Amino acid sequence: MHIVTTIAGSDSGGGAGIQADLKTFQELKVFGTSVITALTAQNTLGVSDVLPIEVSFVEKQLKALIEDFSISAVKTGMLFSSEIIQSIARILADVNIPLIVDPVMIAKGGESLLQQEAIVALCSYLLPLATIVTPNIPEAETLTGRKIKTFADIQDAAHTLLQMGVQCVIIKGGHLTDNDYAIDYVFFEDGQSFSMQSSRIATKNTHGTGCTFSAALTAFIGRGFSIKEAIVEAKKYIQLAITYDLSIGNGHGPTNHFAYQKYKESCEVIIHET
Ligand SMILES: Nc1ncnc2c1ncn2[C@@H]1O[C@H](COP(=O)(O)OP(=O)(O)OP(=O)(O)O)[C@@H](O)[C@H]1O
Ligand SMILES: Cc1ncc(COP(=O)(O)O)c(N)n1
Repeated sequence: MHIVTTIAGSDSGGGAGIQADLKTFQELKVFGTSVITALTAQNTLGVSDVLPIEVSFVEKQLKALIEDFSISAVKTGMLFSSEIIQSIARILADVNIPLIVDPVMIAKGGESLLQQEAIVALCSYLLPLATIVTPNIPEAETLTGRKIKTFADIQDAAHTLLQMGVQCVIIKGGHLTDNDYAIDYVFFEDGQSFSMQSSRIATKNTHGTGCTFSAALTAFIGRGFSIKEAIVEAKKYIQLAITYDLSIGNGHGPTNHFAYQKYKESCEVIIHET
């Protein structure tokens, strides 16, 4: 049994954060463990409050897992503060576990999930340890301090992130809504790159898409897939989760974490080597 860990915030609404991660882990047949960084009072209409967990207790959770389990991949989601980032980076620097960093900053409803001053800590302490980082376009803009409008901007941003020490950068195109496709761009430290294209689904039920994608990626890496295979299979997982949405709640509903097991043979993702 492969054991994986998510270090993230709790979403009481169950569509994003720790809850989305554990559901995805379960569906992808890995044993999920968790370190909770913050509680959010949240539903599909938005986040009404955030309660960060004390840094020392975040540390205790992570140390408890590392002491006892042989963890095959770790992901991070909502980390909230620079103090939490520094403390988990200190612990992760001493273990050799593939690390997937989803640089969660702002919820769909616009509420902040990462303090502004924590961005420097994310770039200085966590990204140098990351195997893969998965920013959406606004997150890539914030991490690199540059606007992204063209493919050349995407390439520049990816190279800046690779220079920070990340081994593989996935810039997700979910926010590029002027296109019939949802295209994600992948760049490796050795200069290789490719894009993944799937059809864009017209739905407002996209709460937790980023969390779910990075959790699927973590599960496949934890199971021993190569980085490229894990990325393509995670894209299929999120594509099906968005396609077969559940229409839960009155706002941006969650994705369907069950869909992949039922429909995985039917999902088409087009790869372009670049
Ligand atoms: N409408 C859509 N149809 C198909 N795929 C989509 C759609 N929206 C997002 N995706 C895909 O979902 C994955 C997550 O991308 P997205 O850009 O939504 O992440 P995110 O903004 O970090 O998510 P979150 O809102 O959870 O923070 C990517 O693979 C992206 O291409
Ligand atoms: C605890 C937590 N983590 C991550 C997200 C991002 O998801 P989204 O951008 O879809 O709101 C969230 N809303 N809550």
